[in-house]
Amino acid sequence: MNEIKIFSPATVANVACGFDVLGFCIDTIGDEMVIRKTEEKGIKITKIEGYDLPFEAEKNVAGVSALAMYNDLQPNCGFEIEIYKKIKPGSGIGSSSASAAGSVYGMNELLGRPLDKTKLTYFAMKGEALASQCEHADNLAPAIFGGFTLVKSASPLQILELPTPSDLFVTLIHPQIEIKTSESRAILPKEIPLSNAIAQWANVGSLVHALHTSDYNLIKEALHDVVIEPYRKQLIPHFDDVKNAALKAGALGCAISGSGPSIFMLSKSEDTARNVEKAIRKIYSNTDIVFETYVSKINVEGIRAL
Ligand SMILES: Nc1ncnc2c1ncn2[C@@H]1O[C@H](COP(=O)(O)OP(=O)(O)O)[C@@H](O)[C@H]1O
Ligand SMILES: N[C@@H](CCOP(=O)(O)O)C(=O)O
Repeated sequence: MNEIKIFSPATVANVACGFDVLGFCIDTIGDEMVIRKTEEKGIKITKIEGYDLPFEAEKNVAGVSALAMYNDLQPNCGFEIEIYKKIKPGSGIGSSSASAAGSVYGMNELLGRPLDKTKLTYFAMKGEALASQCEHADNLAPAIFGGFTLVKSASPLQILELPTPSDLFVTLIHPQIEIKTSESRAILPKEIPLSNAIAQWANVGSLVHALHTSDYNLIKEALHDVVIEPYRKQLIPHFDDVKNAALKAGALGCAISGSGPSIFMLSKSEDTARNVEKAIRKIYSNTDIVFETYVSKINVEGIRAL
């Protein structure tokens, strides 16, 4: 095989309480990429459609992760990368992560899968670091493994795959403003009160347990973020109104997706997720903010060949 076309999905990082460790994979939104073997050695980005992003491999997250893997494996060929970008950069649904993960996934397939998913995540983190100034894997792990994941440790990298309760659906609203992950990390406090830390790690543990036991009531109780949300929500117009409307319409929980501006809600059943979508659309419809909404099941497969 000399060429592969892939779907590289959007992802929701943090999942309310799990800053930098929890994430899940979305089914209906994602980039497409084509990765091709070439006789000429090296990594080249030959096409980018959808958004204006750098073609130089060293300045594009897809190129940086590809180069990290390429320099390590030193294969007897080169690679061309085409990016058909559907996820707006700075959206909070893992735009940079989809590109960083997609290039290494495609190269690995073309080389006969020499690397496991954890090693792919490791190389993808080198690309993600270009966008966020930090090697976090909470978008990359769900993109590569699918479903819900927990980054137990970033160094050495250790990823835990968590179960996905079958009735869980996500609703997303994406106000079309750009929030750079690097900037929304810069506003966070360096220290947090012990009482907040206790509440947050109780919620992370509870959420993990709830996913294992398909306990939707416990999912609802655990989907709270007392550490990050108070700072970041100020960057997102009408965040509190959206959250109140979503909870009133039956969502189990509602929080900032990744570093924002997207906001996600989890619901038990697709019907509830669609009712939630209707309710939150009303909030932004009364403003001049351009926005998109999505309803999706959780993507348990992750990146896939098309
Ligand atoms: N292939 C790429 N896809 C998306 N963003 C990229 C890519 N290459 C470089 N970037 C840069 O990464 C930044 C977006 O990343 P980030 O702020 O993490 O957004 P997101 O939250 O959507 O992942 C932008 O500055 C963008 O120019
Ligand atoms: N844990 C990171 C996740 C950033 O996700 P993104 O989708 O906004 O890139 C953070 O919250 O900073």
